[in-house]
Amino acid sequence: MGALDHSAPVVAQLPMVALLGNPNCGKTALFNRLTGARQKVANYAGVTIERKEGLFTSPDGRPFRVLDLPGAYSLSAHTPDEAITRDVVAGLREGEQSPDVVVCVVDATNLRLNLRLVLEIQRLGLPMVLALNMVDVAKKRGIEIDADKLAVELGMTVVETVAVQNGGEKSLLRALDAMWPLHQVKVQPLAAIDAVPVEQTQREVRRILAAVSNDFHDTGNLSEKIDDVVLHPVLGPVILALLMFLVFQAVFSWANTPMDLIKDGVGGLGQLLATHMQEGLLRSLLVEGILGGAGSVLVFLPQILILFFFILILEDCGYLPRAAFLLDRLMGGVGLSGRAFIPLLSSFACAIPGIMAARTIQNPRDRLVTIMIAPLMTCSARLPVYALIIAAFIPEREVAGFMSLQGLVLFALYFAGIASAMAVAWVMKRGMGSQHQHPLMLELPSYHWPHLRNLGMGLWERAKIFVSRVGTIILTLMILLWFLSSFPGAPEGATHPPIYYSLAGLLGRGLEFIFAPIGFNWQICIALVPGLAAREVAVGALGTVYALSQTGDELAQSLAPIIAGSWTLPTALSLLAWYVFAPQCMSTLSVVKRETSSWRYPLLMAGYMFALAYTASFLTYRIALALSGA
Ligand SMILES: Nc1nc2c(ncn2[C@@H]2O[C@H](COP(=O)(O)OP(=O)(O)OP(=O)(O)O)[C@@H](O)[C@H]2O)c(=O)[nH]1
Ligand SMILES: [Mg+2]
Repeated sequence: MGALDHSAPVVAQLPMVALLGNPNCGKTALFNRLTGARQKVANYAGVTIERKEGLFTSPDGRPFRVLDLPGAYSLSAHTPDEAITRDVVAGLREGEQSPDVVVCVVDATNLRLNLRLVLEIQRLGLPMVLALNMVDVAKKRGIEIDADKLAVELGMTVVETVAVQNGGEKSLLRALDAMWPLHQVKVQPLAAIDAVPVEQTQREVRRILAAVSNDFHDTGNLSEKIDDVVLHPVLGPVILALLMFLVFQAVFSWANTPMDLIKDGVGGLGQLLATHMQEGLLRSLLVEGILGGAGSVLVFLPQILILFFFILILEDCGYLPRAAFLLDRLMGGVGLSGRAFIPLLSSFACAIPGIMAARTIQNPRDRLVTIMIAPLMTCSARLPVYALIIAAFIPEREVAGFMSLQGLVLFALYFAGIASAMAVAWVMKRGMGSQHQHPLMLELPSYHWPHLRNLGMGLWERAKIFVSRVGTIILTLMILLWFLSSFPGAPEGATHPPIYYSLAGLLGRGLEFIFAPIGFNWQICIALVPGLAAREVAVGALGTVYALSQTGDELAQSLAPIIAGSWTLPTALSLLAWYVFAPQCMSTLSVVKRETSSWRYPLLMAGYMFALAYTASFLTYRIALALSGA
């Protein structure tokens, strides 16, 4: 699906189909199937948190607009993402009418839970189709639903769909065509729906269920058997810890070969340019600025993909909500709800989707605290910084015969982020005054094998995001930095490399006053500045700065050995500690501003994270210095 031009009058005229249903029933999978889009699909509730629009054409050649919406349990919204769904169907959004057709998607394995919303939506009076989704799973489990009877009971078309199978959407497309021409309808106000008592709806649900489905007993359910082990009070946390540990080990031990390949490629290209080009500014821009800068970030692609390989599998198979359950107690201890788990986990990719996912949290204070600590989770932009410093300073040694020391250090850094997030949450909750805890109400989806297509698509998306960041923002900053680092040139009789006298050098030396107490030299200070825009730029910036700092004719070699030769261990550790907190990320701060509609919280966030980063680096540096006897 290409980008939609919403202003195009032709598109705005098309009939609008809205996909509605409980969380995790397969709306987005169906949306992707209809439109060819690649919205995120995963096996837990609350994946979609925004309204997404696409286009498709029915078999009769009728073009439609289609909306994917956040899942909702009911139209009386409890969370900000449910409110989006309610407002869209009720036509309460500015400049938008109710959809022309509602496709109510239900999980056929969980009709009991899903029917309530169907009945609620039906009262709105909009033209409606019921998509009985996941019938493949239902059949396997011996659940029989009489679709024809259900259609009679509800008075609407009922079709069976399998959103994850090629062609699994055909029946729905035919049903949409059959609805044309649409009758004019009058949409009922939400108040009319809220007026119906819940008990009445529940009675209705029970009656319909009894009429249309077999009274199946789902004994020996495999998911439950797995949960006996995975949610076991002792085994559960052990399995979770082992899983996390395995991930970080793999990030280092699997990545070597592909990283070397990229490194060799970039290095070879630099060599080629260096031998075939005249010495001069252009060569310096290409070799030191672009290859030394952007190239040194690109090298981390394999590690990022390995990390996401695991995250995507865990997301798709249904393990994540279990982890939320296991950690609920722990998170409750610091005043967070288990609901915060998934937003926080998303923050390991990037704090921005994490902060947006906090919309699924009902309690405003819980939501705020979750937003405030999300950037303490180690986002993937920090991975290159960590990996670079670890590769340079931590020896490639085995611990206890099977663990790599480098992986262990990486694990410790991630852990430090989590631990400090918990500490900050505790302090913030204290500051807001104590309040009672809400029990965690999370649906545990059935386990299923990860779909290879989802996995491939997810990795592809990740690779695209990373490479396009390298090609756009990182490259631009690198070129800018190269200019600032190359002009003005060195004066007569200079004793330092030219960069020392450049604008960037001046800036770095100015900042050194602030950062010298925590062990940062002027080169690191320069790198911190473009790191404000994107954290991984710090790595590229170090690449450029050190390439330009090389005296003589040495070509930009691998960054790790250069920094290993020019920093002390306390400096390296201090920089690692800095990046556990790394207050600088403009895009995160602007999303916090948007999600909280106030400047107060982004400012507070920047302030507290800077203070933490400085303190942590100071302590790390001083202690490391004392221990190394300097
Ligand atoms: N076997 C099977 N799996 C399905 C089907 N439809 C969806 N899934 C899986 O069910 C899970 C949830 O799918 P999503 O499309 O993310 O569900 P959603 O309704 O958009 O969920 P939210 O955005 O959280 O409201 C994913 O793991 C899908 O791969 C289906 O028809 N059959
Ligand atoms: Mg979705």
